[in-house]
Amino acid sequence: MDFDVLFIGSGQGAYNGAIPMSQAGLKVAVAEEGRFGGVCTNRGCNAKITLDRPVEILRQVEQLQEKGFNGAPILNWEDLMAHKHEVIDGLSESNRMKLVNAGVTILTGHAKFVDDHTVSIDGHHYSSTKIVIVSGQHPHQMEIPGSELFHDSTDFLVTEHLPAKMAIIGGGYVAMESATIANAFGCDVTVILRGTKVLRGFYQPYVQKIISDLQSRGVKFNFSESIEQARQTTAGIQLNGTDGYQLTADYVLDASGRRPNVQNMDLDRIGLKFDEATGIEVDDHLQTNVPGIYATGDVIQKTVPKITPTAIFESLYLSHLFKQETTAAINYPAIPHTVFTSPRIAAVGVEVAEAKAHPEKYHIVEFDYATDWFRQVGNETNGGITIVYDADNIVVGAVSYGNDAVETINGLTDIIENKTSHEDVERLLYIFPSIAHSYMRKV
Ligand SMILES: Cc1cc2nc3c(=O)[nH]c(=O)nc-3n(C[C@H](O)[C@H](O)[C@H](O)COP(=O)(O)OP(=O)(O)OC[C@H]3O[C@@H](n4cnc5c(N)ncnc54)[C@H](O)[C@@H]3O)c2cc1C
Ligand SMILES: NC(=O)c1ccc[n+]([C@@H]2O[C@H](COP(=O)([O-])OP(=O)(O)OC[C@H]3O[C@@H](n4cnc5c(N)ncnc54)[C@H](O)[C@@H]3O)[C@@H](O)[C@H]2O)c1
Repeated sequence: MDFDVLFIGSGQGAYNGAIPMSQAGLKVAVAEEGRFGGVCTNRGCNAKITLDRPVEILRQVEQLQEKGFNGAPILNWEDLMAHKHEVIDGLSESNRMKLVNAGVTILTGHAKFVDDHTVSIDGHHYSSTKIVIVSGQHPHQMEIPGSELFHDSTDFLVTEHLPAKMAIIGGGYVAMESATIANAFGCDVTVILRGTKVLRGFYQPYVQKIISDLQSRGVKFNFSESIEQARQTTAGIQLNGTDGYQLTADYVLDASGRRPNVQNMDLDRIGLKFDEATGIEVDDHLQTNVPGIYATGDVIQKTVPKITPTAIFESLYLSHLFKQETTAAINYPAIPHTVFTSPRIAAVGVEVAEAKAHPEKYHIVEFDYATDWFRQVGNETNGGITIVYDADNIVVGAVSYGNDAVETINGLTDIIENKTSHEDVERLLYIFPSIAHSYMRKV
């Protein structure tokens, strides 16, 4: 065999496990057909958060108008895009070099299966005892006439000049984060949803606060509208929907979800079980139905959030498994997840809806930041936190929206994961005043 472990894909689901495997003496290869580092590094989390940073700061300055600030800073998209290139463009090569320095072999090109232990890349065959599929996902493209006129999240994150009028189709993570950023930079944004629910899976009363905030800033939400076709007109891209719905925009962002990269890899040739919409089936050791072939990251079927920390955890799990440090099944910790709107929304552990459905098992406590003196230092009136406790009064879940929701939920993730009792929480002291002190005294 050429290698002990060969990864197909170089994203977070590969990179984090490949380095310790190689350092432990395994012969490791990583195959990549695109930019090294995958979605998060090049066209996902990192690029998005760079474009969001001025928005986050602007919102906090706005909250203190006439309370210390007179006037808000002026945003400049073109300058920010140049800054984003400075921050992001070198990360791909730096990731690649970290793998090279750890002794990992880099294979460049599109990998396909030849048999259970062999892949072909640009006509060359490479054999490996174990193969890990970490091929990620790509943006879903709506199957309607004219959808070739639409853009996806990758395009949006490299838009050199922001359009004047944007239509966003979908109500998920990408839709809400893009609407937040584009609106702050002066773009006229309309979000079009075929249903009525935005950010399904998040606590809806808090989602409603975020929608109301965006609406107050001029973002329009067109609910229960299904787009059936699009065409280019002199005025822009015209969208036509059911019941005569029509909207014309300069730019249409198709934010209708993501699909697993399972095409054109000859997975059928080796009898590997997968689904075009949901991804690759794996067992509780992340092994597919074909012995020796594993999968991690966004490409696998799972109920836990498809986000970077999950991909990192799975990659590190395989590193422990392959180094024979464990034989146990993967045991996911509490996974915090967030949408980078302004205000943010973030959650971890047992959901409030689940707690409300089972009052015999859980109880909840809700805090409104309008009554929290520390939040009023920044005049933050639109924010809150809801904490879920089990029958033993242990914190098992939390959801927050507000400026500091991300750090608040990060901190509570420790408490939940470590099943910290109320008595133990009393021993945890934090700098006063601070975000951590503020949420910890609520637990
Ligand atoms: C716009 C956007 C914003 C996001 N923001 C966040 C965020 O803020 N926080 C967060 O936690 N998550 C975020 N995510 C999700 C996060 O990016 C993914 O969960 C993460 O990148 C998954 O990593 P992965 O290794 O599974 O796959 P990927 O990063 O998708 O990597 C897969 C790699 O495999 C390569 N590949 C595919 N097929 C082949 C083949 N046959 N041969 C060779 N190479 C192949 C691809 O080119 C790609 O580089 C965001 C996603 C998007 C789209
Ligand atoms: N902050 C983060 O961590 C972050 C940010 C961006 C993306 N992500 C990851 O990427 C994944 C994908 O995000 P996303 O926003 O692309 O997908 P999503 O699944 O979150 O949202 C897709 C939206 O499109 C709608 N939709 C689907 N098909 C449609 C159709 N034919 N017509 C109209 N609307 C349609 C859905 O109802 C939903 O509102 C997320 O689930 C998450 O795992 C994470």
